[in-house]
Amino acid sequence: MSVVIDSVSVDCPAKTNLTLHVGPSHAEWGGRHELDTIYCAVGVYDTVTATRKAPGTGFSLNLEGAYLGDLASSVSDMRRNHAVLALFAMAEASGHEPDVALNINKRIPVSAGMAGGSADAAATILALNALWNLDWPIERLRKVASTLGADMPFCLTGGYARGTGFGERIEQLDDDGDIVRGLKERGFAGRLLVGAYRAELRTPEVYATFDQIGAGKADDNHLQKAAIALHPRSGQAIEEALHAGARQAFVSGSGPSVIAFVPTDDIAAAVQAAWQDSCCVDRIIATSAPARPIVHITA
Ligand SMILES: C[C@](O)(CO)[C@H](O)COP(=O)(O)OP(=O)(O)OC[C@H]1O[C@@H](n2ccc(N)nc2=O)[C@H](O)[C@@H]1O
Ligand SMILES: Nc1ncnc2c1ncn2[C@@H]1O[C@H](COP(=O)(O)OP(=O)(O)OP(=O)(O)O)[C@@H](O)[C@H]1O
Repeated sequence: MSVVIDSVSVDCPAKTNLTLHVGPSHAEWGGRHELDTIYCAVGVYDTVTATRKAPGTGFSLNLEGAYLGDLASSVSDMRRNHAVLALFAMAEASGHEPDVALNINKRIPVSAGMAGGSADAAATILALNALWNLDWPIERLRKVASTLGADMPFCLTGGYARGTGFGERIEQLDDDGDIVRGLKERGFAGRLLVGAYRAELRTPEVYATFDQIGAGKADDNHLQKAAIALHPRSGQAIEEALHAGARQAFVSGSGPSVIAFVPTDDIAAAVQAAWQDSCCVDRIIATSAPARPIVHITA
């Protein structure tokens, strides 16, 4: 006899791409491009709480957080929120009614290249897997997630992973395996600063610009040149960070956010000062990588 759970909270981390190699787009993938990417979850978390509601009362959605971007005015199209899309997809897949109250406490910058929407969808999937006592394995949850968006399957597990296909085929990477060890030796681990912006970039527009201008010669992120063309301040933030001693500095996914890995207190302080003095970012978030989702059974 399973215990009746009334409420589950999930802290789900944002994602960045340590490498993002972009190939041709495929009509059968809805125009999405072939990718070969190393995903890495970073310690900026959204918290989604799913609470059981009376049968037949339908879903509800509440958003909180100081930086909701275009989401703040999205009350009208709540049904398009990625967390709500995930609720309906899980209800369909499991035969449950979507009588659930969703509360999202947003800390991940919106439309920032950090998969904030995908993180909220993944958090909802993980929360419902517990709330409805489904106890499905990750592969089954990934199948549901991949119908909703390219980044969502990765967001279910976090850590480091290689993504192929349009990003939905995930090969989880061992933290002490050869690939991750190599990444750590190149400085892609530990303490980092996120340079965040009020401005938002639409992912389809960044890919379309990539189709026109291609990738920068030495860029590990093939979307970086396009993101900087659309949002030049991101390029300035990368230059300032590298000049101030950052081990790595790059546009996160489709941008505009910039990630700078800063291994020591001195380097972190120097990058923070350089970004503040040059006003090339609007907000700085200090955190670390890798990170993983945390599920809390709250009632
Ligand atoms: C830029 C990345 O964040 C890197 O991880 C992802 O590729 C984007 O993932 P996402 O935001 O979940 O993207 P989706 O919601 O699946 O698709 C949004 C739009 O981004 C473009 N898109 C996305 C993924 C992909 N492999 N190729 C694309 O061209 C397409 O125009 C697509 O219609
Ligand atoms: N829960 C949500 N959180 C953030 N954005 C959402 C959410 N639901 C729907 N959206 C919509 O999705 C769009 C993309 O949001 P998101 O924050 O995932 O962008 P992103 O971080 O740039 O994505 P990616 O890194 O995958 O390119 C936003 O413009 C927003 O309107």
